[in-house]
Amino acid sequence: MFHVKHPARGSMRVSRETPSVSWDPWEQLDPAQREQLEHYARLLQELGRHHNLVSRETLPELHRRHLLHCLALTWRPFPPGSVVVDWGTGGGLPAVPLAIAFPEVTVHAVDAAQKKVLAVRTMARRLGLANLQVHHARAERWEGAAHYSVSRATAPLATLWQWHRRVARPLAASPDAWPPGLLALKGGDLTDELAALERLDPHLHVRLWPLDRLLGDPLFAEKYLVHVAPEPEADASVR
Ligand SMILES: C[S@@+](CC[C@H](N)C(=O)[O-])C[C@H]1O[C@@H](n2cnc3c(N)ncnc32)[C@H](O)[C@@H]1O
Repeated sequence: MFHVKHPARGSMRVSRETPSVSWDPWEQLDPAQREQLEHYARLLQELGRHHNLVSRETLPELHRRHLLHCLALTWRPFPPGSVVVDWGTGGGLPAVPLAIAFPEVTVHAVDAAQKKVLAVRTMARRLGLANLQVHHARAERWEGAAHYSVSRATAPLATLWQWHRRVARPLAASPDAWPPGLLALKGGDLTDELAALERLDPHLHVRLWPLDRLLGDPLFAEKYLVHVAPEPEADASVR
């Protein structure tokens, strides 16, 4: 559970979005993209055994627990030509599914663990993903720039927001696309994480999509897709 504040001057706005119908992200992919994702799943099974890329218990349900979960980020498009950074990519999640779903977007996958970086580089090469770049770096020190940050199971929201705002670049995205900002896949009680985020920066708008509703799958109960961006007025004042 989490507390939802009402918009008020100086306080962070948190809104819960409830999709009226569930949606299957696989349906918007073309057959070549689906085959690339299947190929990625096979590579994760193969390399994951030696490099601990995802927990072993989840390997039998890889499509649902990992691919479907990460494909939730395709609920809205990332504009062609935009740049996305994935903090703590591990075995390439969500960087690889995003690079497959959006071939005209540049995706940077960042991780501090060299073994994982080498494995993701191998997978990117075997998948022919020219739009995916893999970096061995700590997020705090990565020397790059991006319009969007994404992350799953790496750090609390306030930490992710600090990483994001250090590298963030403005982008005029169309209304149907994700507004530039941070997109995180999160689970459980977010109250403390949201409070810490508000202490760090109160001029934010946080939107939460319950994933069990969005994806129509009870496996994702208490899991959320979280979008964090500056309030438009606050954003205008700093540019
Ligand atoms: C639990 S794994 C999650 C991996 C992947 N995002 C997923 O959902 O399967 C967390 C990953 O974050 C990386 N990590 C943690 N702190 C980091 C930091 N400060 N900079 C870069 N990578 C970090 C770890 O090396 C690890 O691979």
